[in-house]
Amino acid sequence: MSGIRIKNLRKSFGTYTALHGIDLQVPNGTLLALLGPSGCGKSTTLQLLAGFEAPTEGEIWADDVLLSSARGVLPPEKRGISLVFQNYAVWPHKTVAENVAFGLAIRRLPKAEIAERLDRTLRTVRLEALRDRYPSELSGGQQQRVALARALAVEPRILLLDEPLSNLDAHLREEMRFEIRQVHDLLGLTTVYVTHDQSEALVTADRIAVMKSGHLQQLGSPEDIFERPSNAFVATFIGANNELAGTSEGNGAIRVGSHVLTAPDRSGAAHGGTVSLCVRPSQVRLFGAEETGLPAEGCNVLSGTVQRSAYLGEYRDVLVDLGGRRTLRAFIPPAQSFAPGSVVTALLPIGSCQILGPAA
Ligand SMILES: Nc1ncnc2c1ncn2[C@@H]1O[C@H](COP(=O)(O)OP(=O)(O)OP(=O)(O)O)[C@@H](O)[C@H]1O
Repeated sequence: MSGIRIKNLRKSFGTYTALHGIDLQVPNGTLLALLGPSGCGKSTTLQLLAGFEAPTEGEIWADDVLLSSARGVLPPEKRGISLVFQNYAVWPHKTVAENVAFGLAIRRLPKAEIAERLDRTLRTVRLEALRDRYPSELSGGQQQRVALARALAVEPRILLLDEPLSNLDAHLREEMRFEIRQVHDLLGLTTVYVTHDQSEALVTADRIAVMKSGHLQQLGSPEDIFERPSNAFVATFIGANNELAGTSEGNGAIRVGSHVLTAPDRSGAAHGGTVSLCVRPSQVRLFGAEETGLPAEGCNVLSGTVQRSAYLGEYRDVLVDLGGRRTLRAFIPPAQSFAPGSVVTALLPIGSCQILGPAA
């Protein structure tokens, strides 16, 4: 079980604090995605894990080995860690096989073992057929597979991936997410994967740590993070979300402008506290204002004017102006259509709504 344990990790650069005391655990064999917007401290956390930076406070453990603390840092080469960057960093003058075998050769492993590990690793990332090519003869995705193979060949205890797919085009990125997950399923390496792309985190990770401004917001499975976000920031960062800001009325009620809406309250806020009602656009249903007999039971009911509507094939993305500078997004069936300016009634099923507090 053990794996990586990060305890109260703080990192300051001069007067600026990039990490404010992070506590995290990555059990052996799991893939943790560190997810958050630019500047939230993902790369800093990875640099500390790799041993390129020393923490200002706190500790990093791998099983029972103390890797980093403010008192000292185990050098990167002694950590059993491999790192893959977004810019591949493969050697252009070496073939695929030479790139992958390089780390094994400098460890002075016997020739037969190098050959065996090389074959096995190239098979894992499906590069056997390209072993004699040079990087300039490979696509971006293939080059990134070389970088991954090079990291895997040395059989690290921990694999760190820093935005490994950012340089690839959207289609390839989507494909590579599944490949990374497959390689992880095959090898079961303890992995930390830094990304700002929520879909990448959802597809690849066993656990996701969502960060903002150097604070950990939530640690959980992809389902936990999506379905039970700990606050409105997490809800809005993962997947499309409506966030209607208001104040708590207590007992599962929130005042949003002149409306009092109800929803399961997960904010922990006191009466009068700042909270938001969050609901996914896919859960919102829209009806023409003239329609009667609406299935409104168990729903919050709001009305507004359609501001814009976009046809996206599988659904329509409709933005409704609720007045008071509030808007509501609804993903509705493509057969349903409202022209801009139409007055509509929106039904928000109470069970799909959540009252959440602000970011930590
Ligand atoms: N060496 C440094 N000196 C000063 N400030 C730094 C240093 N490294 C990082 N920072 C600051 O710490 C904060 C966190 O940076 P970090 O690179 O960890 O963010 P990130 O979440 O990885 O962002 P991105 O996705 O843009 O790479 C940023 O505000 C950054 O400017």
